Amino acid sequence: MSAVGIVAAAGSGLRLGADRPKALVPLGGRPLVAWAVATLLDGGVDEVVVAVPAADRDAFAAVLPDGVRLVEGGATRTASVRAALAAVPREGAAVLVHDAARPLTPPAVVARVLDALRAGAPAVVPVLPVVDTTVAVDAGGTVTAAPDRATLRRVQTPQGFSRRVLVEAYDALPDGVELTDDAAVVRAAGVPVGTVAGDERAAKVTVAHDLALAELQVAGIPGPS
Ligand SMILES: Nc1ccn([C@@H]2O[C@H](COP(=O)(O)OP(=O)(O)OP(=O)(O)O)[C@@H](O)[C@H]2O)c(=O)n1
Ligand SMILES: C[C@](O)(CO)[C@H](O)COP(=O)(O)O
Repeated sequence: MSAVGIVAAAGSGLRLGADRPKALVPLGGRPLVAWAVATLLDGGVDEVVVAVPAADRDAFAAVLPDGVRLVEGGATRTASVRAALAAVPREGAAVLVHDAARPLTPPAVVARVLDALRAGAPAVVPVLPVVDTTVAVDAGGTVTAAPDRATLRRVQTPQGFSRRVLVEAYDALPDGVELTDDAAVVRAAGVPVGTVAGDERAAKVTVAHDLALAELQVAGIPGPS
């Protein structure tokens, strides 16, 4: 089964607060986006499309391997993935959508997602258990519910889909509706989403502390797995 990877890399990284778009911030001397692309290719994806900020296209091209396709991202993650999906070749049977912000995702996670798609799943996401007691709160911060954490999972990327399923789900999503991940887009279209094991090393770099932890991981101090 041929597979195309999409990397959402068009965010600005406000919460990280770096001097450049987050995907271009170096980790172990290599920009986050380059780690994310390499993980997809190492895990078995055939080609990659990256959504980048329009103003920084040249800077992204300079740090990515030849053959990686760049498209102009949008104002939100949903818009960026939508733009990249339009550039995915029709021959691709599967599409894996990944975040540049998850640079140290082991290729084995990519392989698990691909295996599930090959086994016939229309949509699959890597997940981790929730280890803290987790609550819902109202607007004032008062706890309103404490869902059974055994039923909860933390969702990572790359998220894998049959290309047709993902294209049809994005086509059905009204413009202006923003969802936090691609599994939510296909669920909105009524598609069941399966899960495979994620990995703590696939943590999202959101704030400076996350980048410091990722640097430790690269330096060889094992992350929690
Ligand atoms: N308009 C956007 C916004 C986000 N992303 C991508 O979606 C992934 C997850 O987003 P997040 O980590 O929240 O990144 P930012 O939106 O850049 O961060 P912030 O909210 O702190 O600005 C990132 O790889 C980011 O580049 C994107 O492609 N296009
Ligand atoms: C897609 C994602 O990484 C799944 O956990 C996450 O939802 C993206 O985070 P964001 O902060 O909502 O962009």
